[in-house]
Amino acid sequence: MTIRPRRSVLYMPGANDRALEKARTLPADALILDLEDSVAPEAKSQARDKVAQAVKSGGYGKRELVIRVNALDTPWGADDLKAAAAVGPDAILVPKVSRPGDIVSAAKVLKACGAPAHTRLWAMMETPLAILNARDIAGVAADADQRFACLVLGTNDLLKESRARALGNRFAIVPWLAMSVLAARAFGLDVIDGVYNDFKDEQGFRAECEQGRTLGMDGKTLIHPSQVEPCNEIFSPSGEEVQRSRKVIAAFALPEHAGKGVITVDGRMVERLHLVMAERVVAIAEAIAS
Ligand SMILES: CC(C)(COP(=O)(O)OP(=O)(O)OC[C@H]1O[C@@H](n2cnc3c(N)ncnc32)[C@H](O)[C@@H]1OP(=O)(O)O)[C@@H](O)C(=O)NCCC(=O)NCCSC(=O)C[C@H](O)C(=O)O
Ligand SMILES: [Mg+2]
Repeated sequence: MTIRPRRSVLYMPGANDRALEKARTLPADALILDLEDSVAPEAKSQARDKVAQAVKSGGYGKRELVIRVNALDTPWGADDLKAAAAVGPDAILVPKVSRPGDIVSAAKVLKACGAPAHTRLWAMMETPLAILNARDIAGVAADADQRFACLVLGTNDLLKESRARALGNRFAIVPWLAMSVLAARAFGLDVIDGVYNDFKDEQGFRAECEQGRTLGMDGKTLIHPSQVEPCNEIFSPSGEEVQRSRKVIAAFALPEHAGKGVITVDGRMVERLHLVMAERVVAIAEAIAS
């Protein structure tokens, strides 16, 4: 299985030419070209054209290109989805998903439009129903034409809808983040944390990245270029983790450990489940290095 690092996932307004251009040079793993909340209603159709043109022109290298469309029940959703399907980005991000049917419907439209198979679907988890239905939403992974790849937390909308307080430690929403991580893992999806709005506060941003990583997130969505490098650093396996993982892999490969379920490495118990974890750390580190 190919591992795709999704440490840093940078949003940019689809109507912003400068941002679409600058993103070609930024070290983000993925870019979300937004047609939804960062685009005013009167600029929607122009933004749709700009984003389609940007994807067609390319020049984004290995960065994963994602188009965030408007929801299918808005006046722009259907046209966005068709335009996105026609240019075949790496993924289409569906906002305000509340039920499994929202993803299944988007997958059906993509199939009907003849969208390329490499165009995956990502889902925004940003409504109370999305969190309550997290298991069932993630569970459509097997049905949605194998397109469904990733959950993305929309913490601004979650705060708005729930009326929870936006405290620095995200006390109120941590359980919803954790629910989303579990739902993603149960069905083999990736999961990306929400944005940190105060983009000039690097210390606060770093703390939130650490918190997301501790919760099991694969990466974080970002709003400003200055957030990319610290985010990449925090969501990459550290040199020490990689070294320890290589040791575990090497230890299990020794002839005297063949057929053993549990061994000792540097005085610690290590089981085969730790071997699987170590192999993933090394695979991620190698994917990042390449
Ligand atoms: C937040 C911003 C409006 C700030 O913009 P600005 O004041 O122009 O920033 P700077 O002057 O510091 O910009 C410096 C240079 O970087 C470029 N830039 C800025 N932002 C981006 C970006 N996101 N991608 C690419 N390039 C960017 C500027 O053009 C400057 O370039 P240069 O000319 O070379 O100096 C702005 O950062 C912004 O618009 N950010 C993205 C906002 C966005 O997309 N919001 C929607 C997604 S968030 C969301 O909806 C989450 C979710 O749904 C939820 O519910 O939580
Ligand atoms: Mg949102």
